Amino acid sequence: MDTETRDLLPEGLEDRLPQDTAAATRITRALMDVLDSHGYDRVQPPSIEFERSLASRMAGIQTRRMVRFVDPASLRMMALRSDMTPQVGRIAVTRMKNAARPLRLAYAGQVVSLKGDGLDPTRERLQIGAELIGHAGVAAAAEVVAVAIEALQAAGATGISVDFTLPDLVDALSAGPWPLTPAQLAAVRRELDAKDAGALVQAGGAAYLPLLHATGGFVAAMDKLSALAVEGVLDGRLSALQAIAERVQAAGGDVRLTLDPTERHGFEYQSWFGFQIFAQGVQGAVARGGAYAIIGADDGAEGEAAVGFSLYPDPLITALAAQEAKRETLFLPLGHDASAAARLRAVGWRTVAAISAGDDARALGCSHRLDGLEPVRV
Ligand SMILES: N[C@@H](Cc1c[nH]c[nH+]1)C(=O)O
Repeated sequence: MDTETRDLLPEGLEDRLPQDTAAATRITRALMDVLDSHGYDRVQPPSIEFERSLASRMAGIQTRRMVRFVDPASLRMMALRSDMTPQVGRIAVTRMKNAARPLRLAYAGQVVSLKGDGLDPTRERLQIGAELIGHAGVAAAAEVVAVAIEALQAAGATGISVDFTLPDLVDALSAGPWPLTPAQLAAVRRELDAKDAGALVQAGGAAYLPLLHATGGFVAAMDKLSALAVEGVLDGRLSALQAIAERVQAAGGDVRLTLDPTERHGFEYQSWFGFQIFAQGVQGAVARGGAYAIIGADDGAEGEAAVGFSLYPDPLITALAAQEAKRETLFLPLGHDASAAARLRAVGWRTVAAISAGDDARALGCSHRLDGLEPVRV
């Protein structure tokens, strides 16, 4: 192997060096502490599973972007997890199927995909999330949005905005009040994604045009959608959304709310309700979540209702790493008093012990040196 490939990481994969790792550790802890404080119990599924169990837990999951390979032991197809929500869903409806509902579970781990997303080449990301299983109504949805915001704020995110969406709205409208043929439905979805009004009308989706214009600030977008007065499918979703927004705002925190009713990118399995969270100075969404159903053992069943969110803190970590406070570290010269050092560690000092006479406290990043029994600044 030549050195060039030996020292190279594949595209979209990165090492985290000490400064960023310190920020990642602090942010992970801050996020997990908030989830724990709201009663979400952490679980740790494995990073690899049978492809089938990752792909068939919720309707709409695509395996295209998963890293897959044949398991030499079972000769079955395995995949690296690209999302932990289906794993938590599996735990909820199998080993924890008799646990009381609502069941609140949290998780943190790396997720991997074969390809980056659009222009973003990243193939491995930290995912931290919470799932509330057994309910997917207004109260449950409002809780998860509020917990996600609180967690991000505790980790140091500012200027938070929440963008609501209705992932299955177009499907529901086309199956009811605004009928479309299957071919038209595909075209209408595509043009709504592209936000192309002309092509939308040409595709037979003129009725859907107002949805394109009802995006932006929450209040104004809601007014435009309410004016369409589509009983049932739309009005039901709008009143639920209104109630969620009120509860999220009552939960406090200075957040901006927006609405993009047809946004579907990244929402593979979410149903009537979805949201993304953005933070100031951080590119792309830092969180995504929504309502979904977990397909259990009894085939043909509706599935168990759930709602949750996943945070993708990597860009937040990068943004905050630069401000990570430098830690005080105590240099222990050769021949230092080991019990004095142990006592200082016990009261919170971090120490770096000299290995040879040439070790330089300052070059090794130490703020203090042990002088006799006392730390002194270097
Ligand atoms: N796991 C989903 C978000 C989600 C969690 N729960 C429900 N939705 C994602 O990463 O896109």
